[in-house]
Amino acid sequence: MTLLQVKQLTKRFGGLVAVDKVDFHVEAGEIVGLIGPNGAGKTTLFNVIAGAFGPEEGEVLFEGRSIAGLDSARICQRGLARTFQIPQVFSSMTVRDTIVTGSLLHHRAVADAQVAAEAIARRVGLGARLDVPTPSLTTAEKKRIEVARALATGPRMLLLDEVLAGLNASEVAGMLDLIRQLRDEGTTVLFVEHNMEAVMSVCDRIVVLDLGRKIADGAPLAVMADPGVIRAYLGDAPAAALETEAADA
Ligand SMILES: Nc1ncnc2c1ncn2[C@@H]1O[C@H](COP(=O)(O)OP(=O)(O)OP(=O)(O)O)[C@@H](O)[C@H]1O
Repeated sequence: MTLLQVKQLTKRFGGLVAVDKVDFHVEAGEIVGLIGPNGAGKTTLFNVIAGAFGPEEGEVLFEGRSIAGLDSARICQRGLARTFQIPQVFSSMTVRDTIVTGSLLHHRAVADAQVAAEAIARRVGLGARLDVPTPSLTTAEKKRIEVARALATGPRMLLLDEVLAGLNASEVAGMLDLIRQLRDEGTTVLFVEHNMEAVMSVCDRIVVLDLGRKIADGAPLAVMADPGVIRAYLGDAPAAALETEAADA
C-alpha cells in the first residue's frame, strides 16, 4: 500500500526553485532515504511534506488524502510525525515533559499522557533519564528524544531529519537499530541523511535530489552506481571517467 505520494511538487523561494516538479512515493513498511548534495532541496521537500510551508504546485497525499497546505499539527494528527535536525529541547523541561508534548495529542488526561511518555522513553532507551532536564542530555540522547517526541504522537509514518548528525559510530549503529525496530513494529520511515554508509545499510530505497529535481529513485546499490548520482556528488570528472571506462569496455 502506498502511504505517501508526492506528485509534481514545486516550492519556490522568490526566483529560486528549491523543489522542482518532484514525484516520489513511500510504501507502507519501507525505510526510504532522501539524499542529495548540499542545497539539493531535501529539507525544503521535507518541510513541505511536514506542513512547515505549502507548495506552489503539486500534491502530497498521505493514505490517499491530500495534506498539501495543511499545518504541521493537522498533518501530525493524520499520522505523519517529524523530527527536527536541531533537537527542539526546552530549557525548563525534563525528558518526561518533553515527550508528553507529543503524547498529549492522543491523551486528554495529563496522567495518561505521562504514562504513555514513560513507555516511549523506555522504548528509545531514555527510561533512566525521565527526570533529567533536556539540555543536560548528550547529543545522542537529544536525537533520541526527538524521535521519542515524534513517536509519542502515534504516527504511522516518521519523517526523520538528520537523526545521525553528530553521533559517533556506536551511537549511529544504535540509532539505526532503533529505526529498523520501529519499522518492524509497523512505522514507515522517510529520512534525510548525509551519512551514506548508514543510508546504504538501512534503506530499502533511496530517492536522490539535485538542484531541486529528482535524479534517481531505486535500490541503494543501483542508485549509488548511477552516473548521474556520482556526477551530482563529485562533479563532472569522475562521471567522465566512468563514461570512458564504459566506452573502453
Ligand atoms: N527559507 C528559505 N529562503 C530562501 N531560500 C531558501 C530557503 N530555504 C532553503 N532555501 C534555498 O533552497 C535551496 C534548497 O535548500 P535546502 O535547505 O532544501 O537543501 P538541502 O538539500 O536540505 O541542503 P543541506 O544538505 O545543505 O541541508 C538552497 O538553494 C537554499 O539556499
